[in-house]
Amino acid sequence: STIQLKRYDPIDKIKHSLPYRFFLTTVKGIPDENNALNALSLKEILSTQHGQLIQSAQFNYMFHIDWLIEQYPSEFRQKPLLIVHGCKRDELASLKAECSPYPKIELCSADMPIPFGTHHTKMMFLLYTEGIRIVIHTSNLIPQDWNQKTQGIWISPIFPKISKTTDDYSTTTANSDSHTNFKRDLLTYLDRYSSKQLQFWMQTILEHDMSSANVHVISSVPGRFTGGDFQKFGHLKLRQVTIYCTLKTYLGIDKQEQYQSWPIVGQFSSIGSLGKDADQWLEKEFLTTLKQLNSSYLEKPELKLIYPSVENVRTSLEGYKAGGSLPYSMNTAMRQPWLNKYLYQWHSDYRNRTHASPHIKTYLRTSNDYKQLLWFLVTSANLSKAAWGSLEKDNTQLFIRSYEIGVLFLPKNFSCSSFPILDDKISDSFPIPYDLPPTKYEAKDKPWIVDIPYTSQRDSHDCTWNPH
Ligand SMILES: O=C(O)c1cnc2c(S(=O)(=O)O)cccc2c1O
Repeated sequence: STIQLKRYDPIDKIKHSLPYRFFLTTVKGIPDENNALNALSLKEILSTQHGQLIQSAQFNYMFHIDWLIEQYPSEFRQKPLLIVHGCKRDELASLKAECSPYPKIELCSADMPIPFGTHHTKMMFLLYTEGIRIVIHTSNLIPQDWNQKTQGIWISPIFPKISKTTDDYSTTTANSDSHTNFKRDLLTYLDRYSSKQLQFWMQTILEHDMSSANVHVISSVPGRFTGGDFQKFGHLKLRQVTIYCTLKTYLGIDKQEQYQSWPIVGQFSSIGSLGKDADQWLEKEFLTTLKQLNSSYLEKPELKLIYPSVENVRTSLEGYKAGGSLPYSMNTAMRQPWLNKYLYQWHSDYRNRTHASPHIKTYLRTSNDYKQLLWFLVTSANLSKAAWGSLEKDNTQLFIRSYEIGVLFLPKNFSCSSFPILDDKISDSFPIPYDLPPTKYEAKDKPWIVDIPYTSQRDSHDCTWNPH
């Protein structure tokens, strides 16, 4: 095929954006230098300097349509826009009302067959004259999600159109996908919507060369998965893709001892009902997933869970209001006090985002000294069975309720055996969004719970929190 000239992509101009292309959102109220490196606003992502837009698709959970349209450059506001959502009943009615002034907006409602499932996926397809760019992130399409929070963004290169040298794309698909099977897995995910409007985008993705993608897709879709589909989604997919880290690279005897306890860190903005103790799901299933498949040697990684304490929320830039996006309910929390011993505070001094309340979700594994990163996942998935799936039928079936998507960074796709985590922010270390090692809750700390009042101490805006 013709040699695709590497088009200059302004995203590359943002220092340190390569090779990971993993950004945080800009934060109002912190020094500019912390927004210059590795941070993007929605307006920047959609700007004309990143490509000449033909049409786009926005997958999300919450939408403020007028605000969203304003984030597009004025010359792109009339372009066709597909909104992929999970809204029903009155939320659907209000979404339709919000979209009615915009004739070029189409709505695609994700099939939500399972109760308590949600369409959490946050993703953009940006079709330019030059090719297609894919963005996978953690922010709702509402202003407060892009203002003073810590959110994650993976932004793809512009994938060029496959020059139509063959009469169909099937023959070129093989060599137009990446060794991380990015295109295959994205199409597998999209296929589960069985939506006519997404057919156009699936065909478009087929017609673009994604061989330069260096991340894996880790997604969830509602359903019960067995047989050939067993490891396609949720926590089993994560295990299947990260397993190499434990087999080839670190199984060497000298490393095995050291490796077995290498900690796994989960960081999220909500927590589901996980059962009456850790053995119900957290240790038995979720952690086991992230451990060795073959339990030939008993490996016991430490599990550290980062979720904001009440004090983290009270002292955040938004104050208690930040807690509106941390919907951990009393009803769930009161049934799992055992979880509190796993909890660590939200701390991000090195990115100056300790006070930018997290809505990002990330999972990673590091060495005991927190100097080497084994893998890193940024995703829409919180710590819940609905998002990650729970095993049924004697561990032969994985039951998932929600749509989720994230991207996984593996050292082997960046030709190294582990990513460096150095504490100075200007080095080529992996741009982790928070401080490592994580900071334990203090004795007086409690996890933020959204539906109880906090009146004894006022927040950074001198307010109290009284959920109605
Ligand atoms: O980003 C999301 O996908 C997401 C999902 N749900 C949320 C809820 S709630 O629907 O669970 O009550 C309440 C506040 C914020 C939320 C949120 O940011």
